[in-house]
Amino acid sequence: MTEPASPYPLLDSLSAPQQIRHFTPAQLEQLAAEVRAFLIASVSETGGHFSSNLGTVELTVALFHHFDFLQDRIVWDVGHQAYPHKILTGRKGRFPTLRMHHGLSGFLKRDESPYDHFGAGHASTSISAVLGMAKARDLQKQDHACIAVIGDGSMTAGMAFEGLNQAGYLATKNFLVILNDNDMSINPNVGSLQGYLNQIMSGQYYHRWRDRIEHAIKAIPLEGLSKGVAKAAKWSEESFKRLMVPGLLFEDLGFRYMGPVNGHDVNAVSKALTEAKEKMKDGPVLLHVQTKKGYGYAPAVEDPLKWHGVTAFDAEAGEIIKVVSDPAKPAPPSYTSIFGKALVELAKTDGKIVGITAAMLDGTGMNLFQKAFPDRCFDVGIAEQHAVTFAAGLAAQGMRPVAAIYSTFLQRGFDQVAHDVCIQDLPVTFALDRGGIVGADGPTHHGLYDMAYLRCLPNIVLMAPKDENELRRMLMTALYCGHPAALRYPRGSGLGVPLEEPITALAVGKGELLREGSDLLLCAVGSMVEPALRTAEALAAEGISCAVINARFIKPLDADLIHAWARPCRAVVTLEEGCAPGGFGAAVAESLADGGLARPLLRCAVPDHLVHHGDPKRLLEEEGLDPASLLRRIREFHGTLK
Ligand SMILES: Cc1ncc(C[n+]2csc(CCOP(=O)(O)OP(=O)(O)O)c2C)c(N)n1
Ligand SMILES: CC(=O)[C@@H](O)[C@H](O)COP(=O)(O)O
Ligand SMILES: [Mg+2]
Repeated sequence: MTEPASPYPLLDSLSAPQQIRHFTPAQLEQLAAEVRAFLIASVSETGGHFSSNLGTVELTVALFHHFDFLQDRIVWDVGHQAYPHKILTGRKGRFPTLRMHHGLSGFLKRDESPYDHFGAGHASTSISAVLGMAKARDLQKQDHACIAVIGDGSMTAGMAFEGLNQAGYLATKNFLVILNDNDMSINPNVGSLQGYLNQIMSGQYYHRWRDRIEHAIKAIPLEGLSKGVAKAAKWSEESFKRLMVPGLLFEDLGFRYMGPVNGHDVNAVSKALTEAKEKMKDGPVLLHVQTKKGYGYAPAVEDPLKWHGVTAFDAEAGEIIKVVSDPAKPAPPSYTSIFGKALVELAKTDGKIVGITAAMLDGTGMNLFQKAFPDRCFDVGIAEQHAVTFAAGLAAQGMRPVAAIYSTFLQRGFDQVAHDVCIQDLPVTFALDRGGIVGADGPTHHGLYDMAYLRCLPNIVLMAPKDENELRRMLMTALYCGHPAALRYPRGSGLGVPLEEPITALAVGKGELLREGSDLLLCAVGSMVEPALRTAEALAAEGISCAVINARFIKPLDADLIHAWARPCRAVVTLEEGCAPGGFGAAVAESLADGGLARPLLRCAVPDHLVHHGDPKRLLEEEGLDPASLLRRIREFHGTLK
């Protein structure tokens, strides 16, 4: 029997991306078509980031036609649009393992390929990183190209402008920033920069004339003219630029602006890159490429938000496959939606509540608040630092701001939380979604550090709910405690507990005793409370008596309750889905030590190492935090007690 012909003959024939450098225009088009077809087929099996990758196919092929990325350097911002880069750099065969345990990462990683020059996952770092590489190159007397590819959403962050600011000032040569403008972030992109970029797009008529007219003005001989006339000629050149030249913002920052170019015409992009390579000899260039999120797959073009990140889907029907573990038992609602609905409920009777998101409207559930209270909801773009200080300003004037930010992304706003919110004791509520292990996105996205990096700050009230009801109560507690407050909760479904009405606040700093016991004190927080209870039940059957405390507050810690139950017990076990260094267990250890209560202590937490990507259940097992491992570890710990 003969093998069926591969749908990707040209792609399959590539043994090294350097071959693309010799491709004809027709071959570049064919390669792009094959990469796109492979992407659709492959991601439909595994899930992953999708619509952004469909948008970068032609750009990637054109880049590999012009550059050798074993020499030249490229940094893809975030990395969620770099699947074509991975496909062309020898990793096509590993795509069936995309984002799976021990499989291919969904982002770029320095240890995954020599073509991945810089890892990411968080947005807006590419320009700074590649500028660092360019300066290292210059100092080492090398001459390769350094390129950042950054989306319009990621370009809204302060950090991107910090990079542009320095690159332009240094007049860095052989340095290219490609602005991949698809008029979308995950949700529609927001802000006046987007308006500016759209204006450039709509002014394309002038671009064709730009070079010709500019040359004509420059050709006016200034020598021999009187000072006044020379000044007027120079002024007319500047005025012309202001009137006619697109991208002046970037030109004023010291870049040569080029574009916009149709990012789905591979040969148009290739032509633009040929020109850019010339211009880069004189200084930094910004190439504005216009793309469409989801290009080449109609359902994704129609709804790029839905198709930004997907689970497996039926490629022909254009339908995302719903994973139902037990059809008789629908999954409980997500913590995200519980948060979004509770916020709407509370805001109905309190006009001071305002919502803030940093480009994660749907991801944080803030879309529900936006729908209910459009005037009181602010999407600030990918600008976590600004989001925090903006919230501080609102709080300083008597509003009750709720900044809903993924735990991992608040890392970027740490100084703002400390300097603007906590030191001034301003009542800002931080709703930290994705606290704990998130799964497929991996180390850049796990929300493991929040308890450690927040509990050291003055004035903050820091909480983690054991279930949906507690999340609602903690939100109310945060809103009315009069201090900075944060609640962190996990990605995915809650436990399915019935919701109590009305929502009531908790007593600040008071934990909850869930079970009495005399051998071990299990002191748990957040998602680990339920497994702690289950473990205690299992150990009781083995004759080991465990008290169980739901700490509720990481800060202020309920030292009275913890000490009261640690005293009669022989040892203490802490349980948290967060990093061990500086985390909840560390807080309990400090408190016991400060209270002169020396007890053997087992901290069940994520040790001081990276947690990779994959199925969250498997990752929890690897960290010894799944119910079976907890039972084994705590039983063994008990066995070591004299
Ligand atoms: C600091 C940070 N905040 C938020 C995110 C979540 N996020 C990932 S991709 C993305 C949208 C980026 O938009 P853009 O750069 O235009 O790329 P596109 O998705 O349009 O391809 C966002 C908000 C992130 N990765 N990092
Ligand atoms: C690349 C990025 O940062 C986001 O797209 C992220 O992957 C979304 O994560 P959730 O799926 O948890 O919303
Ligand atoms: Mg975009």
